Amino acid sequence: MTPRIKICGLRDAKTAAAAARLGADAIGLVFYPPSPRNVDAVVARAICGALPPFVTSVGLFVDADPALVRAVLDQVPLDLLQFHGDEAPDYCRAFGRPYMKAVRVKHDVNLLEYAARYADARGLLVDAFVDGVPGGTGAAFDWRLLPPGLPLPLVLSGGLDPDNVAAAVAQVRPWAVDVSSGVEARRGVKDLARIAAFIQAVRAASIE
Ligand SMILES: O=C(O)c1ccccc1N[C@@H]1O[C@H](COP(=O)(O)O)[C@@H](O)[C@H]1O
Repeated sequence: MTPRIKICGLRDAKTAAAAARLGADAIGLVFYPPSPRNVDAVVARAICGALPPFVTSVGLFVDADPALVRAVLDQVPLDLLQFHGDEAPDYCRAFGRPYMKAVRVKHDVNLLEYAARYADARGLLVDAFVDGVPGGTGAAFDWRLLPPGLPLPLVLSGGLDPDNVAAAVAQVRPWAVDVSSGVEARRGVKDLARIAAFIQAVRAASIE
């Protein structure tokens, strides 16, 4: 099985459409003002409008005021929400939309416990823990910390790039992979050649 591929942090419609043409299954839109990849609802709506059918639009939030999430949902046709902060299960459910919960992995994290707490999530996204920064850091973590038998689809992220993603897929066998920094020319600026190389590397990494 080839893992689904999410390219996160798109900031313009042309690049998002190109990423979809290259084979991205999902596009991530960051609604987190401190991020260099932050977009507003107007830009996000234009990006969603440029996507072909069967490409999923994912809205990323970090401990956002619920009013902000609702305002975005009123304006942008998001397919899936990604909660990348310390949001409680009730918060994640409150919007009545499919969501995935991000967990920042360090040695003492209990992912089975997380999967039980967020049992209605569509997936558990695992990212590297970096003190003081919620995500999008380009840092990887030790994939051996991931336990077998997680009951939710696993989305692997954190420091993935065209050079390491094949090894990650072979070792972890995730449902999907998610990348931001690793397909950028510089912070916040996507590089189509790196996106193409990343997608090719995922496809070449076979899973029986
Ligand atoms: O992309 C961001 O700027 C971002 C900001 C705040 C939280 C999460 C963010 N991105 C997500 O972080 C992971 C890992 O990204 P990277 O490939 O290591 O740069 C990924 O899930 C992004 O969706």
